[in-house]
Amino acid sequence: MRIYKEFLFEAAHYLPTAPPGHPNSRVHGHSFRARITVDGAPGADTGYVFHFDELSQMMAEAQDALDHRLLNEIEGLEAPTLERIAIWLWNRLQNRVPGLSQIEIARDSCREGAIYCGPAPETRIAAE
Ligand SMILES: Nc1nc2c(c(=O)[nH]1)N=C([C@H](O)[C@H](O)COP(=O)(O)OP(=O)(O)OP(=O)(O)O)CN2
Ligand SMILES: [Zn+2]
Repeated sequence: MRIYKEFLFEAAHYLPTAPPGHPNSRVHGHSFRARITVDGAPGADTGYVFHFDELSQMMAEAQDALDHRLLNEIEGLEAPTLERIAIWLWNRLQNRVPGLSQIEIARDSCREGAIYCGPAPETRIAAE
């Protein structure tokens, strides 16, 4: 079973690797949507995978850290692409949300987003 919950945030950013003079190198803002997905089996008694109230509390903290901020000023978001925001949120939630399976950060106005499912398993080095 897979459950999810979303929150929205508005934030400013610039992309420090954009060429000088490019619009992305200047501070500008976006509306973002974050979706947190959790995998698990519904509890035999409770009937839920992970209580949405608990998820809401953690999401509210993350939302507060992101909403109406200049993302570049947040530790770990010095280059605040959708991809980096997804990883940042994963790192913030991974030890607090059992069964965390996916973080999606979307910019719906542009119909684009990034999905992170955690670090890739270590590449196996073939012995043979
Ligand atoms: N792979 C990625 N590519 C780009 C990212 C990203 O996060 N990951 N981000 C950007 C910039 O944020 C850029 O501002 C996006 O610009 P654009 O798609 O042109 O959208 P708007 O600025 O028009 O967005 P609105 O929110 O609709 O104003 C570039 N590439
Ligand atoms: Zn942007």
